[in-house]
Order: sequence, then C-alpha cells, then structure tokens
Amino acid sequence: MSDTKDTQFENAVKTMMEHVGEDPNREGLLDTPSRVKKAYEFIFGGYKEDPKKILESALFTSSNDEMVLIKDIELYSTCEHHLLPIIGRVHVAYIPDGKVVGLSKIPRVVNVFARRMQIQEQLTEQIADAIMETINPKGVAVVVQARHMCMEMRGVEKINSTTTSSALRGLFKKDEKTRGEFFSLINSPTGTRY
Ligand SMILES: Nc1nc2c(ncn2[C@@H]2O[C@H](COP(=O)(O)OP(=O)(O)OP(=O)(O)O)[C@@H](O)[C@H]2O)c(=O)[nH]1
Ligand SMILES: [Zn+2]
Repeated sequence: MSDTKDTQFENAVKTMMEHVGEDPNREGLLDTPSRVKKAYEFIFGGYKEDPKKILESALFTSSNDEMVLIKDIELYSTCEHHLLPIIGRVHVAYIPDGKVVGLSKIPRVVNVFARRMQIQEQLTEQIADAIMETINPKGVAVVVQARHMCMEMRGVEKINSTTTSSALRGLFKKDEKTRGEFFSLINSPTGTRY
C-alpha cells in the first residue's frame, strides 16, 4: 500500500473513532489506526491468494477412492454486512478420483476464503467449488457451523444460535448413502485424538 493509501486508511479509522465519541488523539489510541491497518491486512489477506494454486501445489496420484474427511477446521471469518467476526468450524470431505491433495492444503484453502468479506453460504460454496474444480474428485462435501457476532454482540442478540450451511457436489449430492456416511461421521464424536 502506498503512503497516501496508508494515511487514508488510518484517517478512516480516526473518523470511525470520532464518530463513536472517542478522541483519536488520546495516548492509548495514537497507534491504533496503524494497528487496525495491519490487522485488516491479515484478516483480509485472502484476496491476495489463489486457492487453486494452493491445491495444485500438492496433488498426488493415488488409487484411493474412499472418502477423506478433515473435520473441525477452525474458522475465523468476517461478515460482509457488518464487518464483525464469524467464528466456527468447517468439515471438508472428498472422494478422490485418481488424485489426492496434500492434507494441509484443505485448511489453507479454508483460510483463504475465510480471510475475505463473507457470507457463510458463499464461503461454504467457494471451498467446495475450488476443490471440485482443481482436484476433480468424485464428490466434495463442505459443512460450516458458525456463530455470527453480528447476531450476538448487536442486532438480534441471540448468543446461543449456530448457523449450519452445506455445499454438496458430485457423489455427495447424488448418492444418499455417501451423504449419510458423511453426516454421520461429522456428527459422531471424534473420540481420542492420537
Ligand atoms: N444469509 C446470511 N446472512 C447474514 C450473514 N451474516 C450476516 N447476515 C445477515 O445479513 C442481514 C443484513 O440485514 P439488514 O437488515 O440489511 O441489516 P441490519 O439492519 O443490520 O439487520 P439486523 O442484523 O437484523 O439488525 C442480517 O439479517 C444478518 O443477520 C451470512 O453469513 N449469511
Ligand atoms: Zn453481519
């Protein structure tokens, strides 16, 4: 970001502080605009990354064609309506068709889409479609379970509700048994972690 853009960003933060009745010149707040800028660059760092490149960087030939499930991937995202946190977990499964992907690349792709301004349904679909289009598996299933701070800290103020969204592609959509296996796996307790 150029100096002018940095200054513009920091001035915008000062304007927000003034708007809510703060004094941006008080000692404790002097460095806040530049901290907010750095924090924003991190939590919205997903615009600079290409999820397909991440997946393509670790594709391995494999004859395995059974479901691979990565459960309970922590999610920190930001709602595009209020710029407040979405906090939750993501479960991703796919059925390989000649290729498997490096396991870590799935949570990396979750991070890329999470680090953008989001709505939960779109985030869920983007993860599924990136995997589908890159790995070409027999199917992909993504479930996101999340809390929306815009529904807890403000607005309707419901602190106990969780929103669940899913995106099912290929066999997970077509085959009831595959879908049933996936949902029973994500709903069963993980048990001992080794
Ligand atoms: N579908 C969907 N809606 C979301 C998500 N995150 C926030 N919202 C909703 O976006 C809507 C925006 O509605 P508006 O009426 O324009 O905004 P608002 O006046 O702040 O609404 P309230 O939150 O009801 O006070 C709200 O109903 C939010 O709950 C999301 O991930 N998916
Ligand atoms: Zn919101």
